[in-house]
Amino acid sequence: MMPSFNFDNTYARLPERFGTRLNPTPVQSPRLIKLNRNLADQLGLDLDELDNKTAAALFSGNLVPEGAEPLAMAYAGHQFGNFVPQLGDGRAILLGEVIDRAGRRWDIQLKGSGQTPFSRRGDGRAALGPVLREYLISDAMHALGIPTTRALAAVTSGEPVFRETPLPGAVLTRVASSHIRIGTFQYFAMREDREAVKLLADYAIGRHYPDLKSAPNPYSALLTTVQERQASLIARWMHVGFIHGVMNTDNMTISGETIDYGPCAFMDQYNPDTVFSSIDDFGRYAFGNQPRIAQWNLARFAETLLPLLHDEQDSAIAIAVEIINRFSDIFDNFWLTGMRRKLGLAIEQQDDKQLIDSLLQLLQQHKADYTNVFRALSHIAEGPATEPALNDYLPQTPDFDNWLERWQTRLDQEPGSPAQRAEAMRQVNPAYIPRNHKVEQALSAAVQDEDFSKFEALLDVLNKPFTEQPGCRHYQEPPQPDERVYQTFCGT
Ligand SMILES: Nc1ncnc2c1ncn2[C@@H]1O[C@H](COP(=O)(O)OP(=O)(O)OP(=O)(O)O)[C@@H](O)[C@H]1O
Repeated sequence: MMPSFNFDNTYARLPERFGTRLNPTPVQSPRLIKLNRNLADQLGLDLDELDNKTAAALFSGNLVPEGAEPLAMAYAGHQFGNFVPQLGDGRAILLGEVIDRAGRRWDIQLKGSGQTPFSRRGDGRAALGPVLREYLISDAMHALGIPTTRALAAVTSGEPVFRETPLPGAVLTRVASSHIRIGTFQYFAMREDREAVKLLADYAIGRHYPDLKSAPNPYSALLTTVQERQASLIARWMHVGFIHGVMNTDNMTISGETIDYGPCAFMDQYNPDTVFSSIDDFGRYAFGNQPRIAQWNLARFAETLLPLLHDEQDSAIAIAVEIINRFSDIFDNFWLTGMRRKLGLAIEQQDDKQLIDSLLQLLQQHKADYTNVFRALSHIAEGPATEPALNDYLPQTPDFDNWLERWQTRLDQEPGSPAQRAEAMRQVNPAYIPRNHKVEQALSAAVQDEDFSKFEALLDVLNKPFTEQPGCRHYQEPPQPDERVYQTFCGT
């Protein structure tokens, strides 16, 4: 018998307008490129019974497992500030929800699995490059400890997809604690379908935040909680230099997981104005704008909940505004806590923020590599000779030397030994991030030469981001001028 998941579908039980039931469109000759075996095992798949052929059929959509109730979810969204009343899964299909070995619930979704009623003019498919990109970066994010949707499998379809040129097609299997987005709420709110908004809010509370059911107003509690999750998420992105690139409201989850790895990238040189996405002409989603945009998106979420917040509109608006206005303080707090950790500061002091800000200013001024500077500092906290090669990434200037002295003086007030402090810093300052030039090199070898060795090697390194690994120094190196990637493209 074919190994399968322990399905328990609840989203499919919602009324029909929440999605359209349909099966994935089969592909010609699916081939398994990558299976996340740890995740598959966690999800309860019997790996001994799962041969590559069956896995390829399962994760391409050619074989719909028993218990699945495939559907394309409806959602809307603000894209670059403009409202689009109907987006929806145009190339994705939710197979259903599975209960894993630990009793937790996960969505299993195929992305690139064929057209749906939400496809508009799209072909419903995905190209291999973006599928591998999402696989790599979401896995790296998970290893960095950042909430994210996960990649379970990547399969090539044996069919070309036509973008500007024909490219190999592929299907990604994505796992998420749910795929409910701010845009899912917007879809119903703009139709003034209050019943659906309430059903969805109750569903989201039951699925993600069951403790809120007993709150005096569960819906304002939902808004507060989603805001907190998102503020924490964005702070974590900022701590590692991640730029999402397309923070539309359809790409913000209610669970607080990172979703949609289209044009995302990690910053090399520190500069808050950094933008990679080829379609972000005005820098709306630049690194430094991410907190502000998250708050803007949360305000759109609040709007959808207004009828549930209070019977009277003015009072509902007052409740929403009061909550959304707290975003900056909540974000700043998460951000500062993480940045303190990055500098080995366990005790809170008034002028820590000033110390951090002046470091960031220096990094920007000297075009220093964000990741390597913090990694170098993590070693220096133990002694300057611990990883001397990394010290080359520190600005060699008197103003930076002054800053180092200030920091050392501040560190002397901390408890614990220098070795303990350094170790704690190494646990939060990665040695390895998915540097864009390395990602592009791995993807082009895979797409152009069917050589997956670079992809595999990069994935391996990124799975242990906080430990220097022998022979892997080159993954730490920022791009040479001729390797630099200036633009990333939406995952299509
Ligand atoms: N090739 C395609 N065929 C059909 N629809 C598409 C295609 N590419 C994107 N879309 C649709 O366009 C909208 C915006 O796409 P976007 O790139 O933000 O999402 P995505 O990467 O497909 O999905 P997700 O947000 O679930 O990761 C979505 O409704 C998506 O389903």
